[in-house]
Amino acid sequence: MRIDVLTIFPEYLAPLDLSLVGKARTAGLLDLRVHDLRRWATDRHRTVDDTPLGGGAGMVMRPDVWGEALDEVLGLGDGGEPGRGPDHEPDHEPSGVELLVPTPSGERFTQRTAERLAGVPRLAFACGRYEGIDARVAEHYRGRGVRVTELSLGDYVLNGGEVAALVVVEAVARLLPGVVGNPESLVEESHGVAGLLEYPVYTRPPVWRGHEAPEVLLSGHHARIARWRRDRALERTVQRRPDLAAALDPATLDRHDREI
Ligand SMILES: NC(=S)c1ccno1
Repeated sequence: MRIDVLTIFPEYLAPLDLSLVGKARTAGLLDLRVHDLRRWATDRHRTVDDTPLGGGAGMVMRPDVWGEALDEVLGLGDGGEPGRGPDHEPDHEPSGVELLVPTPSGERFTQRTAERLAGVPRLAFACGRYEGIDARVAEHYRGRGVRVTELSLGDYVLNGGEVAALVVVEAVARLLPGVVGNPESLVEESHGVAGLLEYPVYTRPPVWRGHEAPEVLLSGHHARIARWRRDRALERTVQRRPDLAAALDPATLDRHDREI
């Protein structure tokens, strides 16, 4: 998989050199490239923003700078000809890339989204700052046949898209074959197959500062342990995420029970 990240703060993405994602890059499982958007700015101050049309506070990121940057990074032809409005035919089939734009006004990013994105050959992140990116940028690339997904991590506002890009890259990269040492560990995670939150986990010592680990986990009885874990996961889901509990598919739950 190739991932490109366009940002005015490339150093924000430095954590992607570390840990699992860093190892995946070194192993050639992930080709991740970070680009400084100011490279495509045209004036000596390398300006990337301007005042909002219609007035209002803050600044908006300029479409011309984003257009030059995305044309180059996405490997698309010159999309700048006059009259190439949203109704023209895409100039060619983009190379299987999906453009992701982190924004509080985007669709909710979930584990299902991460699973879908892990199957996309190329991702590109447009990390906005200020009040956001001129809306015509997303419109323009949709018109050129690029899938553009505006994503939100949650109902809160960050200062820019970089932190969200870090989160999405990690959530997606860890699903790529070979990145996580034991693929089994991906199965019983929160928001996994049955849509349940993960059960509580324990390790040695069996008693720690007077707190005993659940006895069943020391029993060696795998069926009982599996049942205990499932029950705790269901309990947690109902207590902490009634929204997820309400959406649980009884058939999946039954199947899960039968497999225990
Ligand atoms: N909630 C998200 S993803 C966001 C991006 C920028 N600000 O908030």
